[in-house]
Amino acid sequence: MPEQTHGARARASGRLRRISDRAGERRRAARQLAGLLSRAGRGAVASTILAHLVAGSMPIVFLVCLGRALQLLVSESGSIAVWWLAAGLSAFLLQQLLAPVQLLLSEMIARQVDRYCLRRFTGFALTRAPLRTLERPAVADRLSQANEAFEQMALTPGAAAEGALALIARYTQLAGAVVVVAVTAGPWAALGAAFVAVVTRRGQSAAFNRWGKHVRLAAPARRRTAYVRDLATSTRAAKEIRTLGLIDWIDDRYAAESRGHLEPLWRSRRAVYGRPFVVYTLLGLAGTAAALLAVAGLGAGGTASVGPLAMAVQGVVLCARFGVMFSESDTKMVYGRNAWEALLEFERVCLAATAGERRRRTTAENVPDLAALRSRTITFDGVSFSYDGRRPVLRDLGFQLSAGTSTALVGVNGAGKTTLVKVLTGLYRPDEGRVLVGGTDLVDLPPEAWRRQFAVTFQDFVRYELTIRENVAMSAITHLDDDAGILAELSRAGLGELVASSPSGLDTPLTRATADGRELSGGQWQRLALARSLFAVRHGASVLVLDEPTAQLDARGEAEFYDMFLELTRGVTSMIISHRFSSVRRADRIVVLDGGSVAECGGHDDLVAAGGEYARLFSAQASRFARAGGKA
Ligand SMILES: Nc1ncnc2c1ncn2[C@@H]1O[C@H](COP(=O)(O)OP(=O)(O)OP(=O)(O)O)[C@@H](O)[C@H]1O
Repeated sequence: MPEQTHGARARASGRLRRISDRAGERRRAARQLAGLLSRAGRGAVASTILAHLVAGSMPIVFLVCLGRALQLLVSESGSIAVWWLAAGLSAFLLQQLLAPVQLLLSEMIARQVDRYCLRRFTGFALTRAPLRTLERPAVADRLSQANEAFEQMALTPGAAAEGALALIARYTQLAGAVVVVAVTAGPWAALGAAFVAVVTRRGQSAAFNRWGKHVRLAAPARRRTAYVRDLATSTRAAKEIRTLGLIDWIDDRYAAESRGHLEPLWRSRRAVYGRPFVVYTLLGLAGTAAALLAVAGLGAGGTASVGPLAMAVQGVVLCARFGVMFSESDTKMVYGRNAWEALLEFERVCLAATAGERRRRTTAENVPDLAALRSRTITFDGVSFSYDGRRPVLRDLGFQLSAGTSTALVGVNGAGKTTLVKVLTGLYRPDEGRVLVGGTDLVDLPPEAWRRQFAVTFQDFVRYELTIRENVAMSAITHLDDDAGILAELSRAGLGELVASSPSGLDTPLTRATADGRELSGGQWQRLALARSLFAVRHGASVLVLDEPTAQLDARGEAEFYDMFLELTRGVTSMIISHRFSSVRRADRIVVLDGGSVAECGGHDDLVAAGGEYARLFSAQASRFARAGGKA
């Protein structure tokens, strides 16, 4: 017996906790929506509230006027009844006329709120979220979910905010209907009608809110499904998928991924909607029946005449119809808030990930003179780094990049060359050790200003579907109109003919998606990326980094590039990464990276004479080329 009492108490306290959690959740949602609405401007919000209030009252005015007209018709005052009818119809007309105004105002609210959210989102992703954080699966999910919302521009936080305001029209209508029932059929009937409306409405919206949470939790599975769908439908992978004979495999994979994503959702939908739907429908039916019976009782008792009775019945029906989904609010509020939550969660995870990092100590007064740093040596001082906190990619790395000299970085696949560049450019911070510029730790330099010192072409450079002009000048975007500079660097990179042969010259978009666009070959894209880096140097970058700059060039292109190497790197600190040993020999210094550490370092002749790893790899590659040349 005491055990049973204990069990009942535990169940009751569990239920209370759930109720209080839900109440807390509702308060949080209301605060969030109010916060979002504050971004839309007072004028816009006030006009929208007014429009919804008026639109929400019109069905009640219509109902009252019609009831009065009916009453007057029965009592044979036909001429006055016509005026009431006309007033009712005017209310109906006004409601219709207000609909586009409500839509327009709502759209304006959504646009203002979304503009704020989008700016906050992109601003955060671009400037506050370190690359390392962006690559974490948990962050990537939040990022993709927030991205998803802004991509469709449909169920965004802005839509949630305007959807919340649209509820005003519904609640105005409900309040009016309850008053009408109270006046015409008495307080008990009104109470019954209000009970029906509130209970069924709560049932609907609570179930839908819970459903929204399930949708949010399914984000990782949705991301995987979207990725496979993108592979199957975009032109990006079309070539490979067809040549690899992967059509059936991708098809099956997509089916499996979407099943894995949708089936749990379907199950949760049954759980979320099943029982509540039955319970609330029964409650609604019972309440409506009781209210209608009360009204019918008045009619039968002869205490009410036709007009008020008609109004009472319509009032009760209006209340009963409150238990449906509000298309103008519910979906927008639930999914739009999901997008807002994803954005907030994304910011939270990013901030948590960077919380422990050493903060830059620079203040407005002690910002170092970056122009002076151009002539300083860059030193890697015992730098270690790992992506996952377990497997080090760079280990106790120590070497120097002397100002104005060229350094070649060589090493086998996965030795850590690209990672080193990311650490050098400040995209990642070392776990241990320091990168010093002159005597200043990179951590103490303003990251944006430091990055502006760099002209980097990554191995996996991006092919921007923008104009030729933008593709080149984006490395020094304030010089977008420097046509002479763009043309000069295109020519140095071996693309002298490109502009003349393009339909809109420098303004030709590099995409097949537009009529005046054109596509480039792999080698031409690589030359374009090189031109971009050279343009940055032209406009002040002092460190040139080229990661496998000739990987996609033909033999002549590669030879031309290395003939130009000395000229390209003159006056700047440069670092070139390449697997082609014959080419890197022109660099002032060669650093051989092995397992994330410096294995050897020196000039080509010294390293060959030393007979170490470099000499072995160089002679292996040289003899292979010699054999190939002999055969030819
Ligand atoms: N973003 C990343 N997240 C996790 N691990 C990574 C990431 N990028 C690289 N790695 C890992 O770090 C190691 C070094 O990669 P890195 O790209 O620096 O090598 P690399 O010397 O440039 O190789 P390659 O010659 O093939 O370009 C590899 O084992 C790779 O798997």
